[in-house]
Amino acid sequence: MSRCLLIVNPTAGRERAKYYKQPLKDQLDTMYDEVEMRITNGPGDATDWAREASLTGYDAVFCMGGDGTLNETVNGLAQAGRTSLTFGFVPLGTVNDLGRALHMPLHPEAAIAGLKKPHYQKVDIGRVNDHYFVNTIAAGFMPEAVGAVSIEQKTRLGPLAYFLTGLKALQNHETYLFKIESDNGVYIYRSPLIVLMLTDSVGSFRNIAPAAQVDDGKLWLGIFKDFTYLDLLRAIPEFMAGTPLSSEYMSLTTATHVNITLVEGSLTTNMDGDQGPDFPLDIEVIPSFLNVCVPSQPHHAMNFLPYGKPHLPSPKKIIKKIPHE
Ligand SMILES: Nc1ncnc2c1ncn2[C@@H]1O[C@H](COP(=O)(O)OP(=O)(O)OP(=O)(O)O)[C@@H](O)[C@H]1O
Repeated sequence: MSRCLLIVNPTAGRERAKYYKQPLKDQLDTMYDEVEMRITNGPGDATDWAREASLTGYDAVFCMGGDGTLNETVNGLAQAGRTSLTFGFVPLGTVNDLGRALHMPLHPEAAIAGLKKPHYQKVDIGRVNDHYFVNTIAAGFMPEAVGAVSIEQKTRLGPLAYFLTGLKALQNHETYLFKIESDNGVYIYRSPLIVLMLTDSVGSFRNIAPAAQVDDGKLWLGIFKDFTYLDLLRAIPEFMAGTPLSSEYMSLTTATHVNITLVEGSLTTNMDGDQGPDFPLDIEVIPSFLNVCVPSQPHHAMNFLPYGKPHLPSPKKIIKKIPHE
């Protein structure tokens, strides 16, 4: 008998789970013999429940929520350490980087419909100190600034809220001294921003590590060079057009294990969109840890739009009536 746990964050993505949780449960009921749906009460539930499900032999764990819920669920699975189960998610949040990297339909209705014909994709995760991440670890002026983006700004502007806040922060950005030890050697860098990536979508942008693959077994390390505000204004039109970020602005290398120390000052980190662990950071890739159930209908989301281009299946099949959002 196959068993699936569905974890739902009722607060994620402007509390939209109430419209989509039952349609997702109905779809999962067609795929597994027994589906248990649990609604989180606060931080930590998704991690505890995912770990418990993995340790007690569930065949699949799905979650519905934003990048925070996804990160918490994957942390539970990684703590359990079992790779022989299926993981799936329906994105509800603002950015949804893993969904973008997997070319999933980002509208929840389309993502649920796509589960009728899923395929299965191995996906690397990363470990940073005693946490796990699925997409990014970043440190520098930008994570500090985006940490201050309010829920109201996210609701109104979607990923654009992060972009505009980051742009504003660029005006008076600082640089930081990092010691980076990796498979490539030991180096000291002065940089305003370092980003470690597992996928080709970072804050919804696809041009920072465009060659990154979800299952390439690599950490992509981007070290931004110091730049003037004018340099940046010159680069923005090309960047917005999707041109890969030039080496004039950032050096990009790959590694499997990286150790980063902040040589002076203090700085917080950002992990998958939320506050991450403190320095020093010991980071390694865990290749192909997740076996992700990916909905059909490959979809190429556009930056800034919460769901990318509308891409809806025939709605009457799955959800009869959804209140106007
Ligand atoms: N019942 C709950 N009440 C309040 N917070 C909750 C509840 N359940 C889970 N959480 C917390 O909500 C936080 C935010 O969730 P998540 O990131 O998934 O949504 P989001 O902020 O809308 O998405 P995004 O950050 O992508 O915009 C998570 O850190 C999670 O721990």
